[in-house]
Amino acid sequence: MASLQLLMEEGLLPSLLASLIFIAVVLKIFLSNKARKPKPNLPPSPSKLPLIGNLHQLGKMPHRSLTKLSQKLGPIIFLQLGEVPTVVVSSAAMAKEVMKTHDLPFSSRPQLFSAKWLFYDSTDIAFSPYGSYWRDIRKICILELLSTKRVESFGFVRAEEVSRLIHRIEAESSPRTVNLSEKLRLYANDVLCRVVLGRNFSEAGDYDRHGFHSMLVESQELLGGFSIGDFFPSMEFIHTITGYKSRLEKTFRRFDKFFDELIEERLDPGRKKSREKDLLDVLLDVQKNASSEMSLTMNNVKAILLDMFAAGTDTTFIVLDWAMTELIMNPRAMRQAQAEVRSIIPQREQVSEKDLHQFDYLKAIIKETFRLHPLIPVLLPRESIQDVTIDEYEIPAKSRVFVNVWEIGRDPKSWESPEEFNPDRFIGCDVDFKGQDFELLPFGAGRRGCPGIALGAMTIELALARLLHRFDWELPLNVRAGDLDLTEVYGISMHKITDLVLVAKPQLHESIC
Ligand code: HEM
Repeated sequence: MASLQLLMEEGLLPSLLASLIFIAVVLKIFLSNKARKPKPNLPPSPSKLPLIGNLHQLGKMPHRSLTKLSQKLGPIIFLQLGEVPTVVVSSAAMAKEVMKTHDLPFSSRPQLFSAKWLFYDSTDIAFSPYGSYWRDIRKICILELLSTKRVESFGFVRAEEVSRLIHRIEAESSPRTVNLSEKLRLYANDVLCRVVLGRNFSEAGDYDRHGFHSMLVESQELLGGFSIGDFFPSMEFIHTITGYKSRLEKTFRRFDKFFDELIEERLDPGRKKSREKDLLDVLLDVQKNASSEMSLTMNNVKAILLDMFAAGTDTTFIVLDWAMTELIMNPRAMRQAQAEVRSIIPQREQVSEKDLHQFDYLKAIIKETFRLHPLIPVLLPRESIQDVTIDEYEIPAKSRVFVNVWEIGRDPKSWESPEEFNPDRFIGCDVDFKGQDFELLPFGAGRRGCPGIALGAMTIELALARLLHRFDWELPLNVRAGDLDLTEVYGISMHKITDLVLVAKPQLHESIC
C-alpha cells in the first residue's frame, strides 16, 4: 500500500499501468498466435487463408500497412488481430465477392466499443448489427430521409449555402489569400445542419455556443483508426485505464444534451414551422406514427440523427478539399474544368443544380478524386453472420472483414499509371462510384453501401462547379505545388493534415438572381 502511495506521489503509476497493459497485450498476441500456428509438417491447405499476422502490423495508416501486406501475400489475407479473426480484401474481384456475391452473409457490423458508447448502444444505421432493427431503420433512411425526392427538396439549401460560400471567399480573398479548407468546411457543415435540423449553426453563432463542431471532431477521432480494445473484447477494461472510455462518455453526454434540447424545442407546439421538413421532422413523424412492426424510441431517433451528422458533415468537405488540392497541383486539369463550366454557363450567370448533368469533365475530376483519396480508405468493417467460402478460402462466422478501397483504387491491374491524377481516364468510360463497379468504391456497395450518395454527390458537384466558374485559383506567392503538405490524418474519414490556402481571383460578377 505504501509503495502504491509512493508511486502515485512520484507520478509513476500511469507509466507502470501502461507497461502492464503492454505486457498483457503482447502476451495475448503471443498466446493467440501460438494456439493457431499450423503444425510444422502439415502440407499447406488450400482451405486456409495465407497469413496469420498481428495488430501491430497495422500502425497508424492501416490502408498503407495493409497494402504492403497484400502486395506480399495477395488480395485476400487472414489476420489474427488479437482475439478477432480478420479478413482483408484488396482487389476489385475480391470486393465483388464480399459486397455482391456474398453480400448478405457479410452484411453485419462488429460491435465496436466506441460505437456502443457514442451511438446509443449501436442503434444507429452505420454500426447496427444485421437484423430486423437495422433493416427497418435502413428502410426509413432510404425511403424517408435520403430518398431522391427528399434530397431534391433541399436544393434551395444547397443553392443558398453555395452562394454564401462564394461570398465568404470574395469577402476574404482579393487581393489576399483565403483559407479555402475553412470555408469549405463551413459550407459542408452548414448544408448538413440545415438538411438535418433546419438551421444553420455557423450563422446563428450557435455552432460555437454548443461546441457542436468540437463534438463532431472529437467523435470522428474517437471512432476512427484501429483501437486495441476492439480486437481484445475480453480486455475492455483497457479503455477505462487509458481514459478512452471517459472521453467517449463525455462526448456522448454532450451530444445527448444537445439533441435533447433540439427535440424539446421541436416538440414545442408554439414553434414556427419552417418551409421544408428537415430530417428531424421526418424522424419525429416516423416516431409518432409508430406501427406494431416498427417503432422508434427517442434514443433511436437520436442515434440516427448522430449518424447523419457523423456520416454527412466532414465527408463532403474532405472530398472538395482533396479535389481543389489536386486541381491546384494539376493546372491543366483545372483549366480544362474551368473551360468546360464557363463554356456551358455564361460568366454573368450562376451555375445551378440543373446544369450539373452537362459537366462531364467536372464529374471525371470528382471520380478521380474519389479514386485517389477515398474518404474511408478501409471501408467500415463488416462481420460475417455465417461461414462463407471465397476463392477456396473458408471464412468462419463472426470474422471481421475489411475492404481496402484505397488499394483497389490504385491497383495497376485496373488503372493505368495509378498514382497519377488524370481525370481524362474517366472520359468515355462508364466506371462510376455508385457501387456497381468494384474498381471504384468510395461509397462502398451492396446492402451496407452508403445511403447518402445522392446528397453527398450533389453537395460536392455544385460547390466545385461554382468555385471553378467564379474564380481563377493560384497558389500564394512563393509557394510551389510541391510545397503542399499532403500528409493524411486517419480517423473515421481520412483528411489532410493542413488547410489549403489559395489566392482566389474573381471573374466577372455573377448576377444576383
Ligand atoms: C462524399 C460523401 C460521402 C462518402 C464518400 C460516404 C462514404 C460512405 C462509406 C464508404 C460508407 C460505408 C459503406 C460500406 O460499408 O460498404 C458509408 C456508410 C454510410 N453513410 Fe456515407 N458517405 C458520404 C456521405 C454521406 C451522407 C451525406 C450521409 C447522410 C447524411 C451518409 C450516411 C451514411 C450512412 C447512414 C452509412 C451507413 C450505412 C449502413 O451501414 O447501412 N453518407 N458512407
